[in-house]
Amino acid sequence: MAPNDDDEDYGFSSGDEAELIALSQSASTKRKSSAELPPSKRIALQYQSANKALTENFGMKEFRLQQKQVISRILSGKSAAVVFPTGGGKSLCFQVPALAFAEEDELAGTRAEGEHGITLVVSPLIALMKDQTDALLRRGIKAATFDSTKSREEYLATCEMLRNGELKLLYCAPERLNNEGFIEQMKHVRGGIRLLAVDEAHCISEWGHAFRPDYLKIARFAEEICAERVICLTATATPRVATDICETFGIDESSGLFRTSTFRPNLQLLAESGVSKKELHPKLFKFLKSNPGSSIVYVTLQKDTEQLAVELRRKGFNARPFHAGMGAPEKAELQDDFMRSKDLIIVATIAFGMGIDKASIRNVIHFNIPSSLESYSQEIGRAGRDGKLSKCMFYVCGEDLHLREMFARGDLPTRAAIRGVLQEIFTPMNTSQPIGNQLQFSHYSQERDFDIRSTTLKNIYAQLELTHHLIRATTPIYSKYTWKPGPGFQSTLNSDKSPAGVAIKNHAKYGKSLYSFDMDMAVASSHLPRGDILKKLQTFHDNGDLELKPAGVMSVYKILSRLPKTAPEVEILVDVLYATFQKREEEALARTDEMLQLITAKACFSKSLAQHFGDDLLDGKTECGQCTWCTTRKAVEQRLPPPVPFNHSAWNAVLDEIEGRDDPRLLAKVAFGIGSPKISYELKLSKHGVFGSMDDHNFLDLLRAAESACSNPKTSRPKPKLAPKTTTQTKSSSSKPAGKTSKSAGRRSTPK
Ligand SMILES: Nc1ncnc2c1ncn2[C@@H]1O[C@H](COP(=O)(O)OP(=O)(O)OP(=O)(O)O)[C@@H](O)[C@H]1O
Repeated sequence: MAPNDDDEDYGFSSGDEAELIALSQSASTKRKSSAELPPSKRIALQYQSANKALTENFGMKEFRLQQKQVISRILSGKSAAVVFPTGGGKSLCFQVPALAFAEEDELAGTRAEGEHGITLVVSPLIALMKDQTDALLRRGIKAATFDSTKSREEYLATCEMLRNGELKLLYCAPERLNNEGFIEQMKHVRGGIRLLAVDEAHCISEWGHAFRPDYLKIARFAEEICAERVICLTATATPRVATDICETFGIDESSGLFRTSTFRPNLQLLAESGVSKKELHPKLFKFLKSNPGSSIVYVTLQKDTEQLAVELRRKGFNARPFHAGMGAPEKAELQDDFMRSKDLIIVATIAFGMGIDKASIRNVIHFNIPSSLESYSQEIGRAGRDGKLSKCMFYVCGEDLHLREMFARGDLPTRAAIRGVLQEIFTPMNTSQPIGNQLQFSHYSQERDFDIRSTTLKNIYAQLELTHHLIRATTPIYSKYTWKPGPGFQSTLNSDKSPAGVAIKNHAKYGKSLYSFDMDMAVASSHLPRGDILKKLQTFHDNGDLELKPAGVMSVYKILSRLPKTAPEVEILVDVLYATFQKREEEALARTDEMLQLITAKACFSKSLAQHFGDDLLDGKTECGQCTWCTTRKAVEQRLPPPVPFNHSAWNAVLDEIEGRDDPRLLAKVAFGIGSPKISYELKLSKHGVFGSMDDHNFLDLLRAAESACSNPKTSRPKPKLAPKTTTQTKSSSSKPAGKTSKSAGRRSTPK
């Protein structure tokens, strides 16, 4: 699962803090557990309450896979890790207990009404949380989400349900665990957190393909909120990742890990190669003609979803694009159409699929290289949930290697970038502060100032927090606000003589149609608590005097221990952090290798895939009998275009555009087409002809050329007057051959 804009969840501002903490003060009563009952009675009650929830609330007849065993374990008070394939019914493993707790409590007479507690679900995507809560609400089950799309009224209504003990399931994003008020609130939920469910739990593991730093904080959170037990769920975990999940949450692997085979006998895994995309298009059309039915075609880039959908429509197919950049109503409409249609082909990025529960998807096609075997397995897992034969075609060509390399290499920051961030965190002023004090940083500014990607920066902070125990993220605050004034705004503000009202009046600046307000400045000059001013703004908002929008989020960190003060101390950290990012880059490149190995090796695709997850084919079979290898006995050849000679004129054009000679990686990235904050915002090169003008070269060759340009800055070219670039100009090649192919070139083999 790739990160996208859905996952930003700063949620409620620090103004809510007071309210959350007040809410947390509501007394939690001492509870007696059903574990105190005789074992036979307890098991009977658990069985009864789980079955009742399954049949009455979900309208299902029986449990499937190992749902029953998982639920029994959860109801008996123990934690579990669940690795079921996509569509395997993981959600019921926590939804049934969420309802069964109350039922069991009542049958056993162990808890009073309203004291049954809640199941808290940590889930990475707002859209997914919404789908699940909507489905639960339709069944009359009280469920809610805490996410940034919720209005204040909706949020307060959820708080009220928590206070009344009515809520059964609460969903939130992992980012919310940075919110101090939320942690306090969860510590004191009426009836307690009976179960903490961690969806997409593979994100916890640094060995996994979709590691998310905020996931690492969940285990600590579980302890802090005294969750009675934890359930971790994933569809894609290698044995190593599953072990990691169990170790992180103290789950006994021998009795608490429930894993069903990822092998799906009705999925026919196929692959074909071509030298170029152009060559693969007719193959795709032919495939779709002879294999009609609901289909998903996965591509990597948003623009390709649109282009390919147009081409497919031109060929007479019912095809439409889908990607994260589309508006929510448009996405919802398309998903509904897909659910209803029998022949719709969705050309999508990985944004499509999670939460799509259509049983009769006949084809899943990869038209670019998936990022890992885990992603591939998850994506093909959406086909044929009705058990009927479904085809999973993977088209591979040399061009696509560039795309994967772009993603893999884009996250590695330079040492200088890491050093810059650390120096800004560990300034003499900050390092002289006592433990417990708070520091504030704008990630947004740091990304641009130090040319570092957002996910990478988050990762640095997570490592400082979880590995080095130096600082700890706490509730972010908004430093700036904007608002649209309502009709009575001016007179309300003029007549409000409270200190907060006056501070707002003094610092609100009117632009064309909006007011802007710098909270930091207002706090500094009025000496009022931030919360007072925020509360006043919120009251104006609630009364319709203005429409408030927070802007400019500041991440806040509490100092946990003595911070590094000296340059050598900081340098040690720079080295450690850099090494972890370097390792992640290597792993990302290796994942592409594994993906290609699956289809190019002389082996059954299904068996190799199953083995990657520690599984095997059914009934001791050695081959599936239906994949491309089994039916042709020919390995798919990775067909690569011939290597290109080093393009000196394109390289010189890159050097002409970038004056600085202190960052070789930056030069190489521009030539290769790897974006970064500096390239987009400061150099404004992401749409320039030089950007990606050498995407057919080997990245490491470009890096070497860049290192040489940086070590001999005098010989590198002076920046001439900007001349418009054309692709033909930059792509024309010189006669000088490329250098010896590198390790990466061996992987990518040759430039296209
Ligand atoms: N015991 C059952 N009997 C009948 N239907 C079930 C049962 N368990 C789950 N289902 C149905 O199977 C479908 C998939 O379930 P669910 O969404 O929980 O799968 P999942 O494992 O979470 O999948 P994903 O990995 O895609 O999120 C749903 O429609 C659900 O209602």
